[in-house]
Amino acid sequence: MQVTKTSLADVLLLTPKVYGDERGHFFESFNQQSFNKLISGVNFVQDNQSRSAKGVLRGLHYQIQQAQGKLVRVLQGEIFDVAVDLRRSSAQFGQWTSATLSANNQQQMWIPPGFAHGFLVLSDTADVLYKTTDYYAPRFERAIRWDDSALGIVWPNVERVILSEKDQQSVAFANAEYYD
Ligand SMILES: Cc1cn([C@H]2C[C@H](O)[C@@H](COP(=O)(O)OP(=O)(O)O[C@H]3O[C@@H](C)C(=O)[C@@H](O)[C@H]3O)O2)c(=O)[nH]c1=O
Repeated sequence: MQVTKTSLADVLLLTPKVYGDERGHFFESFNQQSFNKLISGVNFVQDNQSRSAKGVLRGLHYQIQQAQGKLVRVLQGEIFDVAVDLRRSSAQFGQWTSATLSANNQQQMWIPPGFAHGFLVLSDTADVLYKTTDYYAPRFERAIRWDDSALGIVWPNVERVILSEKDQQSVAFANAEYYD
């Protein structure tokens, strides 16, 4: 597994070693031992999978309690994946980073607890799978506006951005709840 740093110190891009042969390919999409050598003390408890059409933007989501670390990958298609540091104590508070994750590049983004997460679908459809370090807790769910100019996230151009009703009600970064 190759580990690449991103512009946020605690967000990592992981590229598994892919073994190709005449049958197709094989790779370990997750290995707890290798992962814990990289990031100790992390235990994943839930796997989430979503399918979305081109232009769907899910985010920017986080849980203010039961904060979830997320290991994100794409089974089919391509997404622009984004993490925003919401830890007030962090030197990078309010900063964002991104990576294009796809079924072709097999890259995974590790986003620790304390960050908001969102993605935009660039392919006709995308199946996204992510492991989380804590359970879903709807009462602690929060969402920040994806296009808040205070964050200044540079999203790729798509014809039309499609948001859930919930994400249409999301709040500005300035009015959001943060982590300590
Ligand atoms: C997130 C989640 C949703 N649900 C349900 C609630 C709802 O009826 C339906 C769809 O939920 P949402 O609209 O919140 O799904 P979605 O907008 O895909 O939410 C997800 O977005 C990405 C970016 C994340 O990082 C995730 O943590 C999560 O917030 O699924 C669960 O049962 N368990 C879960 O863990």
